[in-house]
Amino acid sequence: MVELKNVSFSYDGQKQIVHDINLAFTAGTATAIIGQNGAGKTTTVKMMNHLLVPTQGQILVNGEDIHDRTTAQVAHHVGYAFQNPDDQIFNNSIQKEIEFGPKRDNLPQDQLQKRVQVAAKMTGLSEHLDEHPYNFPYSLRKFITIASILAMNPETYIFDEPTAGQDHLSRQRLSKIITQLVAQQKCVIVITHDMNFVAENFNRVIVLSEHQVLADDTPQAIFSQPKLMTRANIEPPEALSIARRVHMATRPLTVTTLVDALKSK
Ligand SMILES: Nc1ncnc2c1ncn2[C@@H]1O[C@H](COP(=O)(O)OP(=O)(O)OP(=O)(O)O)[C@@H](O)[C@H]1O
Repeated sequence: MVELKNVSFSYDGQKQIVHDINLAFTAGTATAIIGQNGAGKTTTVKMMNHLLVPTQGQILVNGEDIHDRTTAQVAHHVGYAFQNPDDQIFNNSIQKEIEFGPKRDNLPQDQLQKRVQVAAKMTGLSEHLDEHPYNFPYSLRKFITIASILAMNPETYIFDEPTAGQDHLSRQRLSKIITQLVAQQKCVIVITHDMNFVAENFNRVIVLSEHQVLADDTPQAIFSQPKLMTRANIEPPEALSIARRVHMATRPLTVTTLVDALKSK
């Protein structure tokens, strides 16, 4: 659905922030992109919906090069929820914010309202549609930006650090959104620093380090490589740290698999 071919990017024309990246993302998958601050994660995903244009290489969306498309055109296919929700939100009600994208496409009123209702329900905002986005704390404003993307109904969804500052319920809500989208054969890409969330929700993990792809594999494969983790400055999921500390033979990544392993001892 989205493919990056030999993609490089520089903000100032000198320092390469992303260097020669090759990646492909397909329908019905959820991928986590991880890596230390400044590794180039946000820069990479912003190129996928044309917020940034590669200095070298090609981005293909549904097989077509997007270099001469507008961001609005690409947003029909690749939705990006910003790292900072305040860079995205500009309407004075949640309803207006969510309906902005599909309304611009002149969607018939009944379909428009259906889109808003579905997106609001998935993000827990149904009871708050008339409220001002800034009545909500930062962490919940992230759900407003996610709802705006859901209402556009693209094929690919990119969520940039949706887990930042989220409580347990909100993390569960995010997990459910990802599961639902994958079940609908959508392509989901999530940037996160929360390794417990990665272990619980993804079967593919891309590690960016020093502006390149350091690894692209399953969570089991990624988290079983201490040298890789150190190089990318990544802490393992807590379940794995505990298992290592008590010298377990197995390598559980989630609390559920850790408990199962302890019970079977
Ligand atoms: N608009 C910009 N102009 C110049 N440099 C930028 C700009 N945006 C980001 N950078 C630099 O590019 C590098 C990569 O930034 P990017 O936001 O892509 O990293 P990241 O992996 O998403 O980091 P984080 O986890 O902190 O969000 C950083 O050194 C950052 O300072």
